[in-house]
Parts: sequence; structure tokens; C-alpha cells
Amino acid sequence: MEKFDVVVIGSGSGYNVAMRCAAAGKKTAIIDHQPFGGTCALRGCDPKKVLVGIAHVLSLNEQLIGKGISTLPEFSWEDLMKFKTSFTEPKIPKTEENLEKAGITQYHGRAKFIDENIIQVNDQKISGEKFALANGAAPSRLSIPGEDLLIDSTAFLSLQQLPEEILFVGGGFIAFEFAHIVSRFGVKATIVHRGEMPLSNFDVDMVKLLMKASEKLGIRILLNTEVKSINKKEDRFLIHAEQHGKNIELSTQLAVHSAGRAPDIFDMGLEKMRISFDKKGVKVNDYMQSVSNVNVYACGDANNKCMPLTPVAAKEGIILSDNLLKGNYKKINYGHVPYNVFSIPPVAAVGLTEHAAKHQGLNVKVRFKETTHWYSSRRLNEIVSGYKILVDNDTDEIIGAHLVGPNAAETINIFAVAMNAKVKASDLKKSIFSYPTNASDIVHMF
Ligand SMILES: Cc1cc2nc3c(=O)[nH]c(=O)nc-3n(C[C@H](O)[C@H](O)[C@H](O)COP(=O)(O)OP(=O)(O)OC[C@H]3O[C@@H](n4cnc5c(N)ncnc54)[C@H](O)[C@@H]3O)c2cc1C
Ligand SMILES: NC(=O)c1ccc[n+]([C@@H]2O[C@H](COP(=O)([O-])OP(=O)(O)OC[C@H]3O[C@@H](n4cnc5c(N)ncnc54)[C@H](O)[C@@H]3O)[C@@H](O)[C@H]2O)c1
Repeated sequence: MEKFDVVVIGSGSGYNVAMRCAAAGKKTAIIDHQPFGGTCALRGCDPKKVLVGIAHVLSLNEQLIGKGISTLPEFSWEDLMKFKTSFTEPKIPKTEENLEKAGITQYHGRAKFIDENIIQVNDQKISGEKFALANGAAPSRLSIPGEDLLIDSTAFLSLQQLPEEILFVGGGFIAFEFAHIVSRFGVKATIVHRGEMPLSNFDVDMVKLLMKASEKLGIRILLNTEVKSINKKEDRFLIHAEQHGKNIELSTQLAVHSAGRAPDIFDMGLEKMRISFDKKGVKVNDYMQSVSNVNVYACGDANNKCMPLTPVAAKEGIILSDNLLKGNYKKINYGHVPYNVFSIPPVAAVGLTEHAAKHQGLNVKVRFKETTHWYSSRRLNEIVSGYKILVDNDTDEIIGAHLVGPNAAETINIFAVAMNAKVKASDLKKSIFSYPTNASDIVHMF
């Protein structure tokens, strides 16, 4: 049985962890059962954003018809898929090559602890002194009959042809991003969501604006509707759901799982290593170390700490490596983490929602406005845009910023920097921003 100083599971944020451990002279192994490179680069953010990019071009053309654009461009999903693949495919051999150059042993298979410090991958057993769990997340099991008839986000991002209709089960990030993409390619999209409002991480007024834009685009959104089972009849899928206590049936050509993701750790034999976990992931302290086994660390979607986002996973991976290599000395400080739905237009957020601020009893000034009549939206004939800013009345600090509209996902970073640096709202208002940009709108938001 081969022995390693460090065994890393997962090649997303785990890739950098392994590279740092190897660079520090540790005998390192990395294990992944999927192509090497992780979710973000191969099956998530990056390929998704390639699709969003082209969908955005189509959307702008449509918005500006009669305003300088006279015909709509033709599109080819097949070519778009080839373009997407030109980003994802080279990433896999490049990752493997870099790992090999760094002297890291690669195992392609699903890892499972079979004893204290011993992992089984395929028919091999390896032992480690320290372990870094960077397993990421996988689509949640829904425990409803027929759930295996749903395709997941990975399969969606590899569709070679688009059907005429797609139904999304669950109204979160994935549903809105994918529905906005396919709608620009002529697909009739339906989102079925069990809650009162979709996108529960976002401010309700921003979500209402996004819903308005989505419905104008032809996306059907069914709320308070919980999918209970799925079956296939000839070439169609029948979705059985409960809406306000009544049973309804929907029929579609393709149904996509967009009903949440969960840490991919539950079949790992964690109990063999005394690793505590809950449904949110491996329980870790601020050093990214397991609270129950000092030889185990965990970062990214696999731990129970912060939001499951790429920059969070990357930052946690760095903290993890430093502590694993030198002993616990660096605590994580997330600051205010911005996050977006890459719909078209996007929705972006950082800090507290109005609901959360009020729930905490904070003394806040709330500024909410639709801005479709502002120049930055009018020049693009944008049908929906707006903002909501929350300022603490006692400290004049910004405690939440919420945007919907052109470039919202870029502009939100300015708020994140200001909030992390504790810039006062009155000082941000005094800044001169380059003009005409969406950032230059900020001074009018206070
Ligand atoms: C469709 C989609 C779009 C997204 N878009 C964005 C976005 O725009 N912005 C953003 O910030 N975030 C986005 N995310 C979330 C982001 O991708 C994740 O937060 C991030 O990739 C997590 O990184 P990680 O290192 O924790 O896990 P991953 O990158 O998922 O890596 C984990 C790896 O571990 C492997 N693994 C798991 N269990 C085992 C095992 N037992 N044995 C061996 N290997 C194992 C998996 O195969 C996987 O490759 C998106 C996610 C999805 C699904
Ligand atoms: N732009 C981004 O940063 C981005 C993009 C895509 C995914 N992600 C990550 O991936 C994760 C998963 O995304 P997601 O969109 O699958 O999940 P999500 O957690 O955002 O939303 C899923 C929703 O589906 C609902 N749901 C669950 N079961 C249902 C059922 N049977 N019927 C109807 N509704 C049901 C849930 O109530 C939930 O609100 C996100 O938490 C996010 O961290 C991020």
C-alpha cells in the first residue's frame, strides 16, 4: 500500500491544495472520479458563462431591433457547444499535465475511507497522514419517484441539440440561468418552484424584477408548486406536482434537475475517520480543519462553512493548505461575498437583504428604485433594472447592496470592496466614477 503525506480528494479547489502541498515537498496524491479540473471549469461557471455570453448577444439584438439593429442574427446551438468545448476539453489534459510535472500521484476513481487513514480507490488502497476533502457538491437526491428521469446541470451543459421545451424542477440559480439561456434560443422554458418566491438568497424586490423580465421573455414560472413524481410517456415526460394542495400534471420534452446541490460526501465512509458532518457538509473550524479529526481538512462545497461558490472554495483552499502545512495559524475571513444569478439581465447581491436586516432589528435606511428610465438602461432598451441599498443609520456603513440590470454582476464588486473596507455611504457617494458606466450610477443610489 502506497503511503502519502497528503491525500487530496477532488480536483476543483483541491487542485491548488495539492499543488501547494507538493511545492512544500510533501508526497501528495489527488483523487477524482470525474475528469480532472473540477466543477467550475468543466461543468459549472465557466462553460455556463460561455453560453450566457452568446445568449446575451442574442438578447441585445432583440432589445435593439428598430434602434439600429434591423435583423436578428441566426444562431447555432451546435456551434456554441463546440465553442464551449474549446474551453472545457483542453483544461483536462492541462490539469493532469501540471499535476504530473509537480510530482503528484493521480488516481481516477471514487474515494472511500475503509479504515483510519486508509482510502480505497477502485481496487487500490492508499494511506495518508493528512487528508484534504475538496469533494464539492452533487445534485441533491430528491427522493421522489422518477427523479432519475431528470437530467442534471452537467448533462444540460453538454446537450448537443435543444428540444422545443424544457422544464426546470426547482427555482434557484441553475433554473434561472439556464432558462434565460435557452429562451434566447427559442426554447419554451418552465420553472416549477415549491416556495412562495424563487431565489431565496436574493432580495425579494430584485427577484420580482427578474421574474417580470423572465415572464416577458416567455418563461413560465409556477410558484408554490412542488414536484412529487416524474414518469415518461412515449417521448414526453410527465411531471406530477402539488400546487396549493391540488395535484397538477405538466408535460415536457426535457426536464432538468435544478432543485439544489448537496455536499458530495455521504458515501465516503467518513465515520471510519471520525469526521463529523451534517447535511451542509464536513464540520470545520476557522482553520478549515475537521472539528473531530485533526488530520482532516475540508474546503469548498464539501464543508459546512460559507456559500457554495467558486471564489469561496478557492480562498478556503489557500487557508486550508497553509494550515495543513504549517500548523493552524491562519483563520478564514470571508468578508462580504458578492454573488450573482447570471440571468440576462443579471441579479447581484452582497451583504444583508432587507428582510435579514429587519429580522436582526438593525436601524437601516433602505433605498429601492426601479431604474429602467435611467440612461444606462434606456440606451440598451433594457426592460428591467433596479437597485436596493441598505445603509446603517448609526454608522453610515453599507450593509447590503442588491442590483438587477446591465452589468450588475460587475458593479456589485464595487459595493463588496467598499463594504469590506468599511467605506461610508457618504464617502462612496462623493467618489468620481468613469462615465458613462453602470458604476457611475452608484452615486445616484444614495
Ligand atoms: C451549473 C453550475 C454553475 C455554477 N456557476 C457558478 C458561478 O457562476 N459562480 C460561482 O461562484 N459558482 C458557481 N457554481 C458553483 C461552483 O461551481 C462551486 O461552488 C465550486 O466549483 C466548488 O468547488 P469545489 O472545489 O468545492 O468542488 P468541485 O469543483 O465540485 O470539485 C470537487 C471534485 O471532487 C470530486 N469528488 C467528489 N467526491 C469524490 C470522491 N468520493 N472521490 C473522488 N472524487 C470525488 C468531484 O468529481 C469533483 O470533480 C456553479 C455550479 C454549477 C453546478
Ligand atoms: N451563479 C452562481 O453562482 C451559481 C450558478 C449555478 C449554481 N450555483 C450553485 O449551485 C447550487 C445549486 O443550484 P440550484 O439552482 O440547483 O439550487 P438552489 O438551491 O439555488 O435552488 C433550488 C430550489 O429548488 C427548490 N426545490 C427543491 N425540490 C423541489 C421540488 N421537488 N419541486 C419544486 N421545487 C423544489 C428548493 O426549494 C430550492 O429553493 C446553488 O446553491 C449555488 O451555490 C451557483
